[in-house]
Amino acid sequence: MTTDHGLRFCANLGRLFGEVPFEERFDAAAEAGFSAVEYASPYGRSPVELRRRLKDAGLRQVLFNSPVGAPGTPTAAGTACLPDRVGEFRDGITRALDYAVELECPLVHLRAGVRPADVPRDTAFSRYVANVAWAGQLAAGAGVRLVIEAVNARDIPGYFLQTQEQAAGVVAAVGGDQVGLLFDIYHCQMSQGDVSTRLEEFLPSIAHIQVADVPGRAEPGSGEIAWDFVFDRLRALGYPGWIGCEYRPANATADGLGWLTRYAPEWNG
Ligand SMILES: O=C(O)C(=O)[C@H](O)CO
Ligand SMILES: [Mg+2]
Repeated sequence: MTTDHGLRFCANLGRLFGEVPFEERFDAAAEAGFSAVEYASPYGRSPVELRRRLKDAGLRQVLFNSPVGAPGTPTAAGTACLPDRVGEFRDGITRALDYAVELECPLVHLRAGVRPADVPRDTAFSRYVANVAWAGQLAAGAGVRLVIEAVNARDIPGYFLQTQEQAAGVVAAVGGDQVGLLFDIYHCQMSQGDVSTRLEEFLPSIAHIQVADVPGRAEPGSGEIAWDFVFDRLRALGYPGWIGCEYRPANATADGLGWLTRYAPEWNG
């Protein structure tokens, strides 16, 4: 969905439209007015099936994540910072890029992982940067851009990237433009605050944004963030990318979409 001011919102199908099974969320998103979607994991379904569902609903896919391990395991938040998991990391990126090409998805979120207590931060950092650089080269050959995301430590204790500065430092260390930032405003507010200053500072590297309010991670407008200010700032900065609606609806998803018309008046969904 595009507004007159150029802000584009996509539905996160892992978070929104949970009232219906995953397969039905494509149509639900399209009916609500979205033209694009993101979700964490495509891997449980064939790319052929997902491509068909996107096409039938008239949607495009703009983001998904690199593969992670099962919940509760050491790789549940990714493998990229883990020195003893390089083979698994590389297999995962290769698989992710195959899906991205099939789904014509421009962005893959490369998940960093949780640093084990017995791995020094410098060791994890070196491995992480080397892995991201390796993946970036492979992604370039596939015409895909990678993004990395800082996640707050209350939601995922020990997550390797916790601040926008750390993530931006990795983007700079890798160099080139094959790797960008996924700036999740919810995580930034949880960890650091000063959201609009950071959006402006890191704008040149930001390839994707996600939104949810704090606390509670529900609809924008349900918490403490001044969204009218933030969205106006993004318009003024000319942010050209997608904004992923990655929040937990407080009630029925469709009933809670009023924030879009409130903060993006041109919303016609
Ligand atoms: O937790 C988040 O904010 C994310 O975006 C993760 O990638 C989960 O999909
Ligand atoms: Mg996010």
